[in-house]
Amino acid sequence: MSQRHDNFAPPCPPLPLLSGQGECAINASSPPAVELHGITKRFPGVVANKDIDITVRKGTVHALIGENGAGKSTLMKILYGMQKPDEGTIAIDGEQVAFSSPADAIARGIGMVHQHFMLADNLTVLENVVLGGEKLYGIGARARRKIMEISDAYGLGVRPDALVEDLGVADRQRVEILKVLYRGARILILDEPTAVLVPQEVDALFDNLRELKSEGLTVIFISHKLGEVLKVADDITVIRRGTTVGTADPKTATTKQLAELMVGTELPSPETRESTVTDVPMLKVEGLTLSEAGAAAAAPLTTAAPPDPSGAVGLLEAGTGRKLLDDISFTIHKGEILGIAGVEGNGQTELIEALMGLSTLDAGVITLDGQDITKVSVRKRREGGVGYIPEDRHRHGLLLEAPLWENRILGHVTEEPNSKRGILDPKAARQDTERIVREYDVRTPGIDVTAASLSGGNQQKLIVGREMSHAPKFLIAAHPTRGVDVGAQAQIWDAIRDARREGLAVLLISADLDELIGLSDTLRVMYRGRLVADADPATITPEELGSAMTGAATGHLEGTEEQSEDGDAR
Ligand SMILES: Nc1ncnc2c1ncn2[C@@H]1O[C@H](COP(=O)(O)OP(=O)(O)OP(=O)(O)O)[C@@H](O)[C@H]1O
Repeated sequence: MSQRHDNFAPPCPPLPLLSGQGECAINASSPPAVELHGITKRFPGVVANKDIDITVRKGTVHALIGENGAGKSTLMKILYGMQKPDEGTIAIDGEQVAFSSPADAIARGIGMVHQHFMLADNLTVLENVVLGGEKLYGIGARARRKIMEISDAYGLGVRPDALVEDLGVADRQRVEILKVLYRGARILILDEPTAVLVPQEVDALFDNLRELKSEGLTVIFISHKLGEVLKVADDITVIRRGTTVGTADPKTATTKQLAELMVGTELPSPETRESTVTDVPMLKVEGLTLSEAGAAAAAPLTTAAPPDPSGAVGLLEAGTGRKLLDDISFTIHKGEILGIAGVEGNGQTELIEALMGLSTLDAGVITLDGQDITKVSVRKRREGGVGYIPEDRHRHGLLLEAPLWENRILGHVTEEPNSKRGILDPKAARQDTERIVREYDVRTPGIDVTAASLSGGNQQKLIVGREMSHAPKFLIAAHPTRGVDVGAQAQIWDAIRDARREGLAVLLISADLDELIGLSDTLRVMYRGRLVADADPATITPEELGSAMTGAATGHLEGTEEQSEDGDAR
């Protein structure tokens, strides 16, 4: 610990602080909440952060943007004590600090909400919030009171006795925020907080963030969604190739300018102006029905394990549980993208697992290119032309501790170029991994590093490259551009559109409604395991689709988006 600034104002006390007044009120002479100076962090073969300087004003929302692999997460991990910088200093409220662990950072009022929520499903909100924070006995009334105080102060609307498994994504996120506030955080780091939210939920989150800053708290958030950044941020820092390239004023900047600053390219659009839909069915799904018991048979996709061929589990217990998929039917033709809109947790995961052959259906038939594949194993489905970009890349898309070239063959071991006449050909697989790295601009020092050492967006690019390399007939694309920067987004959209032109049929699931509306030829809304509504992507707006996703509308949705004279939606 070293010197304080002369004009140092004491940091705000830990919660409860309900008034927002008194000694912690913000004034112009307050030292910055965070000052990062000359931060450098090296990994083998990579300089993740290079002499980074950032000043975060107290009581503001500060956005951190930059291309995939630019160094944003590394920098935040350093601020949160998860990683040590090789060089540079950190000052919190004007006081220099050195963190050896997140516990040190938490003690200094820093909290982090990770992209993957870390809540225990089978516990209540109260239990989750205090878990790890204090001993579990004798805390009931006091903890409940404190949770309510925090929830009310920031408009979080959290109920302490709710079971986490009953909560939707947006509520879980609010619990995560409350959890860090409960531990006394005055500086919150949010890693891509809007990636999983629908537009209405994003607006509610932004209201929460405004509430936090009006109470003098500081928020730093990482995002790839430039429109949202402009909406909520007071300051924007752009990082490129490990170093700060500038700051932008959200009052005057445009998304186009931000994109150019970040990756040096224009903002891409998911919209397609041409239709390639044919009348040849590629995937036909009729009456898919799945109870909880059948879903329990699901195994991780990376193991490529087939479900119990007897189907005994599903048959014996069919009908005893809640229906996770309820009479789902649709057809996707060659050259068509069918988009499924839905708040996470409404059956999308189960639908994907059913299509991949991981669950034991109660009823239903799946036909791929004229062949009944309902009882066919995962491996045979993959060999038969099913490509898969999973929703959770860590659980289903990658072996994190394995090198990139081994991840390239994952799920495609028996296919060319990975194998020749049934025998693995590591040389060819390695060469092809090099090609994917080049073509999809996967930023890595080589193909022998582990998948875990890639940044999130670069992991995604590797998966997309792998799946597209096998020229699938039918592609399940779950959040294909989640966590990737605007440059990579354009590349992934192009790859999908090009393949569609060649006849690829795609099932697209995405929380990014612009992507969903822009790419899809046909749109359906999934709610509580059923397909409840359909919409025309040419006329529906993200807001209309978002409200249909909450169960507010069924049947055919009449969109209000105006059509231009040539028939394109504006
Ligand atoms: N533990 C690690 N070991 C080796 N290299 C790493 C490690 N963590 C990060 N890197 C490398 O450091 C660089 C910066 O990664 P970082 O995750 O900070 O990027 P990012 O800006 O958060 O990217 P994204 O938007 O894709 O999440 C990347 O080249 C990444 O491969």
